[in-house]
Amino acid sequence: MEAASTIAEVRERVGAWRREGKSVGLVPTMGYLHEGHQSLIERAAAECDRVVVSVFVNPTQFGPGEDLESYPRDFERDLAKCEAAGAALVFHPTPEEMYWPDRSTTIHMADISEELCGKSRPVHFDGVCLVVAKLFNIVTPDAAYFGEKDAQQLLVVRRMVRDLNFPLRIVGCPIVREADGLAKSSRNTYLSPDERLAATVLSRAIRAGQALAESGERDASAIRGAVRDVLVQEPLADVEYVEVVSQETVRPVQRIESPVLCAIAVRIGTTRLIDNFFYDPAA
Ligand SMILES: Nc1ncnc2c1ncn2[C@@H]1O[C@H](COP(=O)(O)OP(=O)(O)OP(=O)(O)O)[C@@H](O)[C@H]1O
Ligand SMILES: CC(C)(CO)[C@@H](O)C(=O)[O-]
Ligand code: BAL
Repeated sequence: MEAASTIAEVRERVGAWRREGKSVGLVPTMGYLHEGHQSLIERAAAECDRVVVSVFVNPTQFGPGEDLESYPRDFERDLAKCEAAGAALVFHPTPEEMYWPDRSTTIHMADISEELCGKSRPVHFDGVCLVVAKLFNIVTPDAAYFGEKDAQQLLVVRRMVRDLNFPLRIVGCPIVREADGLAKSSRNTYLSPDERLAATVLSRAIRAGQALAESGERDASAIRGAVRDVLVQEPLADVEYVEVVSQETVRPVQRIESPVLCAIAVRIGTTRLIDNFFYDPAA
């Protein structure tokens, strides 16, 4: 496995693979890797000849007052995890390598990036689109792998790829969880022992909603209610949203008649956590 910090090195390496006829998979990350990221890398390695993992804490997707500075970083550990999961190249640029100081181009995604997390993080998905579009242009992958844990991000990236005609496949990968159900996340490291225990309420709430949908309930407010009923039992949980939205429009639905996403965002202390399930009534 190799590491590169410049765009030129990545282009050279990928160009050589292309001349050998190899397919290329990309796994974009912000580092501090865990088994969730590793599952994406392993999936990419199973489906592509060469896998590039990007490790970049992207400043443009953080709003004022968010955790850009304190976001956990450990590049040496990340390298070992990438290698173990089957990556061929780790791209670890500086912000200066990724962004010209006088850059003038932005990507604004209307509508679907304004719901759910977009309400409390208004610049977030534009920043994600910008960096992901740049990574697609730098790496030119055949396929890119994203986790369903960041469900709205997955829908936003799919929409951008469709709207801007990026010639690649987007692969969504299932949520990897801790033994007690908590979705693995780099931000779990912010939790104190009490908060870590309290955080299990997210996956319990999601399981309650999912069980109700699977039992045939089609009233979205009943699903939201079942999820909230679990969340309110945890005194440390401060609920930001519980929503059932269309996978197509990301707008709230009243009845579940087409594929939906049930998504929650909850603060445990100062740490903002998310969880979700996808549900297709026809499946
Ligand atoms: N538990 C998980 N299961 C599956 N995929 C995951 C999981 N956690 C993160 N991913 C995916 O890994 C990719 C990189 O995510 P990122 O580096 O932001 O990690 P993270 O743990 O989600 O961090 P954060 O705490 O910022 O949410 C994204 O596509 C994300 O959806
Ligand atoms: C896709 C991504 C790597 C873009 O910075 C980030 O939003 C993440 O880690 O999910
Ligand atoms: N996993 C999404 C990156 C973020 O929350 O900024």
